[in-house]
Amino acid sequence: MTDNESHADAPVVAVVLAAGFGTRFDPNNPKQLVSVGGKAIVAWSIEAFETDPRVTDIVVVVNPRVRSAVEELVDGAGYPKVRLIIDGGAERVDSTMAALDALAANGIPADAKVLIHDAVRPFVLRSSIDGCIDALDEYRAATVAVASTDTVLLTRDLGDRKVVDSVPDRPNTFRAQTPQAFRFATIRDAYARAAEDPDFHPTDDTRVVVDYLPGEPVAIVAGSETNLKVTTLADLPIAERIAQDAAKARAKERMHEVLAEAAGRMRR
Ligand SMILES: Nc1ccn([C@@H]2O[C@H](COP(=O)(O)OP(=O)(O)OP(=O)(O)O)[C@@H](O)[C@H]2O)c(=O)n1
Ligand SMILES: C[C@](O)(CO)[C@H](O)COP(=O)(O)O
Repeated sequence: MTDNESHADAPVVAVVLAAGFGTRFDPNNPKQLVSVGGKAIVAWSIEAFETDPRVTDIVVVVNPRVRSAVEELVDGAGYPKVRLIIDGGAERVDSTMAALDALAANGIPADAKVLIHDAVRPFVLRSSIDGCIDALDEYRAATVAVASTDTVLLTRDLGDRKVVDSVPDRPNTFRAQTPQAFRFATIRDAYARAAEDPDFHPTDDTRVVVDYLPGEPVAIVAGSETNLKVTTLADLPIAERIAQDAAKARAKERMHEVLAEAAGRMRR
């Protein structure tokens, strides 16, 4: 079977990374547990995958500070797709590697579709998740991203100052979001090669593929400005507004459904 042929029965595994320490937020108040729109941020992210019928399994990566709260949340809400809650590591890449090791130990097939998501991006769109799943039928790597509306400057150090090194063409500049999605064998291979470089500290998973599997295309999947990463306290009111707008949109959708049902009954 070629890589481009769809592996129709390949599992679709979401890895929800919730093992961070929120040093830019409030180290004494783990942001993945903070409530927005009446629900813990990590719960929004787990539910985004739990409610997508195309996702088959979920692994949640935690740190000791949030483990019991996350376990309680998962047990209370009953997320049947959550198969494992595992400990992460010091850096985001360590948490990804811990998840990949756990998936390998549980016999995940090489062609499984693995979607790695920041737990602190609570409002990921279904279209972005499904866009990643679809992209992996044609590519072995894909990442959600949004086109930059600002000109992007790539810099270098000159003494104690940053100076502009290059200015990429605007149409080719995007801001990475998550999920970042990979066939399991691909991301596993990239991380195995990266592990040989102790000075490699990427801030996402896509860079591991770009740097260590050069020539492996990473497809861009449409993200959204509402796919906010809650990073600092200043992000909270924005997240709250997004949650409220989402609730209004759901209420409006439900009203239209009720009206359509009523109209259908009247026609009978
Ligand atoms: N060792 C880590 C670091 C980060 N993350 C997760 O990766 C996502 C993005 O990371 P970030 O927003 O940077 O979270 P923190 O690392 O907690 O924030 P900070 O860098 O301010 O400490 C978050 O869902 C976070 O929980 C993780 O699972 N393991
Ligand atoms: C993965 C990511 O969300 C893509 O923009 C980002 O790199 C995470 O960065 P963080 O410093 O771990 O929040």
